[in-house]
Amino acid sequence: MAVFPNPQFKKSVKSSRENDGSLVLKLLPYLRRYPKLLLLSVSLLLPLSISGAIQPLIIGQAVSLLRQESTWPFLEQLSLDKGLQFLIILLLVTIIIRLVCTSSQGFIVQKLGQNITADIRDDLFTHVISLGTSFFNRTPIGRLITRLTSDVEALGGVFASGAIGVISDAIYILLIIITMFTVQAQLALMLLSLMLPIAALIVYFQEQYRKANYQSREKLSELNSMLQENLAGINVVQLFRREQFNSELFRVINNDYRRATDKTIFHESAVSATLEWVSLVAIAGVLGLGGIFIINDNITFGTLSAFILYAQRLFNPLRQFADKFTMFQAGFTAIERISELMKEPIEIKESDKNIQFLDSVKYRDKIGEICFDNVWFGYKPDEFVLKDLNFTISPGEKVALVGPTGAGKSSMIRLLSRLYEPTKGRILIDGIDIRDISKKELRQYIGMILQESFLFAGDVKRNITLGENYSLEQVQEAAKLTNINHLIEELPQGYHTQLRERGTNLSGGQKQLLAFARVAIRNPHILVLDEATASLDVQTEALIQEALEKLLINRTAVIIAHRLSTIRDVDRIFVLKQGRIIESGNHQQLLDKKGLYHSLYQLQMMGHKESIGN
Ligand SMILES: Nc1ncnc2c1ncn2[C@@H]1O[C@H](COP(=O)(O)OP(=O)(O)OP(=O)(O)O)[C@@H](O)[C@H]1O
Repeated sequence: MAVFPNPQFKKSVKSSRENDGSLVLKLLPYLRRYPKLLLLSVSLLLPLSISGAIQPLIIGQAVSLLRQESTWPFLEQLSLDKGLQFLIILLLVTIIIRLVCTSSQGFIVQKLGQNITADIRDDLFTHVISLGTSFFNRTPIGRLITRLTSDVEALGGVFASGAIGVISDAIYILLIIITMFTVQAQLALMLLSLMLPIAALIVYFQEQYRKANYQSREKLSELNSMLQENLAGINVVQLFRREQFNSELFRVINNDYRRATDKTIFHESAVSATLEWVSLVAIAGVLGLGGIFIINDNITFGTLSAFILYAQRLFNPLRQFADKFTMFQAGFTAIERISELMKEPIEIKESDKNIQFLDSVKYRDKIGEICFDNVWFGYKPDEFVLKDLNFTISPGEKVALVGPTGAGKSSMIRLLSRLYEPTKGRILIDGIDIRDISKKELRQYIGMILQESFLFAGDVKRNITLGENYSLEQVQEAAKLTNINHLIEELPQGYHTQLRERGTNLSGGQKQLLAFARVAIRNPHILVLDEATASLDVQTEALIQEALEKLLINRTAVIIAHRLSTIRDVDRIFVLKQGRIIESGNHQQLLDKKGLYHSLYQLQMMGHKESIGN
């Protein structure tokens, strides 16, 4: 996975040229996965370049033959007809070789590009979904989507536009230069001296383009983030009539994006324009200098014709490179941005102890014990939201967490399911540090029902199994246990009813019931319920309450509840305030204590009586 190891991306113009090389190196591990395609593609380079480089020579020889100038020795032994015939056939052979090689290479390179792009997309997706909750808290979703889609696509463009083609062009240029020098050194030197400053100019524009392109991609990410935020929160946008205000904000970001993109277009056009006039100047130069050589009888007409073609061909690969230039720079920017994401560390590391936690259940005497041992935790360093928590929940015990808003209840269960790690201290399950248990086994051992349940696009069955191998009977069993079988059977296609993304064709209560079945089928030893019954109506809550009672048998449970009436029967209640447990005991003991729990309970009872009175 760590194919993009800790890259140092310096954005200075000076160092970006070295970066290009190191960026390309990052793709090598992916290229190595397709040795056959790569070998085939590389093996076509030489015939392609050689046949291209000798074409002007053949044409030059034909001109010399017609003008009865000196030619290749073996041509002089043939008659004019035969000599011309031979040269025409040779030219045709080189044309066919180029035709076959170019088309085969185009196909191979595109295929290679698509394979690599898909691999990078896979790796990036796997990496991103393994990142910790804190990463998602600080990274806008739209930004991630840009990286996973258009950045990876831009990278694919590097291959599609012919990364191998550039190597081919480089070999082609080299062969032309060598051939030119063997035929006529002065004309070759003149063409070469024109090429060098042009290459430098291209590199300069390239660096400018790269900087502009990075800016433009950043702006695109911002644009996507805003789009995603507005679509996800469309109800709030419309209910609070933010349409015009948000459109105005969008317009500003959209304008920034347009301006950033304009800069990239400028640099792109500058390269094409420069190459256009330079290749014309080169032909004029060859005609001028070559003309003088002809007058002085230094070269033949054949050589001059060959050099006119060389002048054109020498700048052709450069011109092609300019065409690929946009794609290339966008590709480099994409590698840069993808690497940044790839080097994002996976904060919650997998244990290397390989404890078979689930398999060893039968050998443990305490199944479902939870122990918080001196646990401190803060989202930011030194700002603790949980302070020195020490308690043990016995197997099968039902514990409720209560306390004012922001007291730290949700944070506690996030630590328990290892969405975050304690800053200090440790959490043990059945006596084993949860950092030593694999995330997969831990999350199978602890069933979690959150305030808001997320449903995926797919049918009801799939939303319960979540891609794991459960039969329809097992799904029906879980649905029965959580009292939702009747609700599901009433849906148009029962268990095969398609649910839309985010489950908008189900009510809040129905969504929550599905989440219960999702947990029930996994048969966890510990259940965690975060305000799980908050969104249910009285009738559904009665159904679920009955299901819960069945579900809770022989299982340890940690329940967060704001409505204290729902947790009267639990074994123990922890009262949290500003990250500390300030009271604990059962309902009656806490009422007798006349502390915070008592006041919270009194307040809720008063509210309840008032609402009944009204
Ligand atoms: N992702 C986060 N990043 C930074 N701070 C956070 C984050 N989540 C919660 N907090 C802070 O941590 C503290 C505890 O929050 P937590 O959500 O655990 O409280 P809670 O008791 O569950 O509250 P509620 O009953 O309102 O859900 C709060 O001060 C909150 O502002």
